[in-house]
Amino acid sequence: MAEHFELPSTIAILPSRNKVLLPGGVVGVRCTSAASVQLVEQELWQKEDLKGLIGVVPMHDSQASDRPLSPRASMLQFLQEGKNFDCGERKSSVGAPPPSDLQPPVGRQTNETIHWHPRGVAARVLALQQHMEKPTSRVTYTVVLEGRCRFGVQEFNVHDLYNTARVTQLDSTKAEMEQAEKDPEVQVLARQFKSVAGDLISLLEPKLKAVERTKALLETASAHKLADIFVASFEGSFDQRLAMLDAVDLRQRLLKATEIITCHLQTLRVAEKISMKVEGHLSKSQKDVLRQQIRAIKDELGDNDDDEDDIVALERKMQSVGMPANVWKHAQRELRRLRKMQPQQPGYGSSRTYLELLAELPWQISSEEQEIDLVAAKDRLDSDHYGLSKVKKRIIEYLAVRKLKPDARGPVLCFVGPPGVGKTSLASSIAGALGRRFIRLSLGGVKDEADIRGHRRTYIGSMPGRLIEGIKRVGVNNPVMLLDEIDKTGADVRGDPASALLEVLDPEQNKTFNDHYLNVPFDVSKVVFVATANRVQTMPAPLLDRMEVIELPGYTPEEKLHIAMRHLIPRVLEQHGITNKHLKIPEPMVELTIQRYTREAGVRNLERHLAALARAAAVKVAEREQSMRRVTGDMIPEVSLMDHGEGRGGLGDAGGVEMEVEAVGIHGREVASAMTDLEPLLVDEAMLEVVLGPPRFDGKEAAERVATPGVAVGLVWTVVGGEVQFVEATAMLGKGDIHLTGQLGDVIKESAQIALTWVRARAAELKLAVAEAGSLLKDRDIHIHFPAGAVPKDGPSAGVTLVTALVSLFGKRCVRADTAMTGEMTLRGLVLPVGGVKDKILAAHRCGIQRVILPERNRKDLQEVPAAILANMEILLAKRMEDVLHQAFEGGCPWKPASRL
Ligand SMILES: Nc1ncnc2c1ncn2[C@@H]1O[C@H](COP(=O)(O)OP(=O)(O)OP(=O)(O)O)[C@@H](O)[C@H]1O
Repeated sequence: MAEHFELPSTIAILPSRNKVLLPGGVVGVRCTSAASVQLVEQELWQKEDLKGLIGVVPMHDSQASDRPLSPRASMLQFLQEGKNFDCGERKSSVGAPPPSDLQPPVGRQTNETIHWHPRGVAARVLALQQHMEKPTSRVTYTVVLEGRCRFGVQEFNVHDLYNTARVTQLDSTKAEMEQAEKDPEVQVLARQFKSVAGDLISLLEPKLKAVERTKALLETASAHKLADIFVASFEGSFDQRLAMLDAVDLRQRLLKATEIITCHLQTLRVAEKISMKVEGHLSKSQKDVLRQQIRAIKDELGDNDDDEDDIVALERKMQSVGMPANVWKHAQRELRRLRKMQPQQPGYGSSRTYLELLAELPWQISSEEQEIDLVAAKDRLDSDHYGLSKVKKRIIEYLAVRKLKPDARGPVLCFVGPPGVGKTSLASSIAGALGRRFIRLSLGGVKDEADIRGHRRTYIGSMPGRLIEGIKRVGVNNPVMLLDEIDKTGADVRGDPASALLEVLDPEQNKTFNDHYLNVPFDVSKVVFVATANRVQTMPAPLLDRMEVIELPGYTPEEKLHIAMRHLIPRVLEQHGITNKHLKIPEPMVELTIQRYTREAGVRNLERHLAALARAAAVKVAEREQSMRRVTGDMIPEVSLMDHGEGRGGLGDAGGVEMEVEAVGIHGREVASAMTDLEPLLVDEAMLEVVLGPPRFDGKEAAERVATPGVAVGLVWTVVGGEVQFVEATAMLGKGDIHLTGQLGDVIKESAQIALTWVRARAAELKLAVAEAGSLLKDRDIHIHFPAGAVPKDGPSAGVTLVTALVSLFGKRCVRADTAMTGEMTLRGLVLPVGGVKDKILAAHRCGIQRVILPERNRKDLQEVPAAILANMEILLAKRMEDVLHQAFEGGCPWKPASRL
């Protein structure tokens, strides 16, 4: 460029309108105007070597607007192929006024204000091509110019149609430049420039063809050259390029170039970002296309279940349930995983089921709690349940506290009692009174902690625990949840369910209950927990500690009668689709059912028997309706025939009369029976026997059982409440061993040992069959059996019964059939208190036993027994075994009598 260059003092000028050619830049110019064509022909075309020089001077009009090309496009265009611009002299532009310090070219005046720039660039012709326009045969040229060096215009002259100018070279020589580049400031500026230029090349690298060449240029070329080349490469704004043209000083030039390139770099980066976004959108839309294609293929195959749509629906559902932020984050992660999987892939199903659970859980849904109306709650409890006044009172107290302090962390109520006494239905009444939904979790037989807390998702077939499953089912996060049979959970190798329950019931911990399957905390603090149990003895102490035990004892026969008449019969009739117009069960028949067919503490079996009666009645009613239909159904054709064959439509007034006459004549018997069947079915003893079978309990059992020596009537307590048990003892030749049968626990076995020792030690004193007394001690094996072998039995309360059975055996005297007993025995013959006294007395009463022998120290327990029952029974209190024996035998025993109550 400038360094090898001799600039003539006068040079032909090609105006470039609103464009600037810089040294190092290459442009293609289309010369179409007469002036430029003449310039080319006179200055270039005739020269043989095509090495002609012309000056390119920018000129701009006042409306010139900067219209830069995309920087990347312009750079690429330049670096790879150079670029074209039309010298584009509009007619008006030729002869535009020069800048103020120059004389304007003469001869061509227009109204437009056109300014010549006082500086230009001398350009060498690289290529020249002639064109012939059709049909005018006008000659035009395209000339490719390379900018070489800056010049300043001293004076414009007119040479025929085009201009020439007197010029002076502005760019320094090579030597001067080399000298200038040694300046430290220039060196810093040059480094800065090369650095941004390097950044620019790296950014463009993927698109740049001759990247290596450009990089090499950056390494080798001097900074001042590069500055021009780089700026020339961009279609920057006119002003920017003009400023670059004016930057004659090296420092200025480097500064200007750095500024322009930095500006381009930023623009490129923004453009890059935008294009990446656009590409992102594109790929999204491509995905949509793919999805549509898959859908079309599925449709074609008849496989229409659209998983993607399902997942979208699932996501929408998850968004709508209002999960806490941390759970939502977790769910989104899982959803992303699911999206990446194929439906056939292992793990897809489980991942989906998991997400469905998250979407179905009531994170925010609660039943709207109504203002608790204590009067209404009491009415409801009374209308649902007969008796149980103490229990109802406690429930009302509980509700009153909740009314005053809805978020009160009251104790968990635990109803304890035998089956069928109304524990579950009381809990559901509480839910009704609170206006909340009710859900029952049956915990009977739960031995695995995972049953409560769920399995971790790493297990195949893992599921959430019962608690979370229950909450999902009920659909609200504040139900009344009944933990049924909480005493039947038991620990084993699979963990302790009670410990999980502890967490559930602890108000401090249950805000963040952690189900292993769910793996995110769920707040169960709004749930009202109520528990039921048959007995508290088997419950772990910490669990019991969190609950308030409310005992529901068994019912007396009178209470059962009331419950049956008021609650069970109406409910049972309704359940079977009949009314009391169809079936009447009189009170005496209910009493008989209670006495002869049930021996339970609650009313479940009674309800079952009443249901059997209702079923029998339902069959009758259904048959009757059918027979009525048959009768009337037969009548209609008869009438139709009588109606001169005109069909049913002809049934007029006359038809009605004839029908009646004819029907009675033919089907008189059916009509008559249908009329009598309209009376309600009345249950009587015969019907009881037909429907329920022969009586199961006739009150003679005890008498029959104790008819031989060696049998005693005991009272025991099992999970179903008190029970009457017969203890049978027998002796045979042997070595003095004791055999026990009948599903016995360790404590009851010990009691048998104690009993035998006690009897052996007092054989003589008791005046037992003396002839056998010796062998009793030496060569007799004793076998004691507790009938109902399938029922597990344990506890100390059979002690006195065992002694009585042995004494009966060896004394050869039968015990009284009307007397049952209970009590723990010591070796000294003391009778110790036992539990469940009330239930035991109720059981004795149910079984027709009139006398009960109890340990003296159980006296206080008698307060719980209904007075009506005590009035009908003889209760004997014993301190010592001798007292028991004295009362147990027919005609008494020779020992001190027990004190009478
Ligand atoms: N006092 C009562 N008044 C009216 N109905 C009663 C009464 N007690 C029990 N029942 C009825 O007896 C049936 C059995 O009661 P429920 O199922 O509540 O017994 P439960 O004590 O929960 O038994 P389980 O321990 O076996 O679960 C229910 O239909 C209930 O309505």
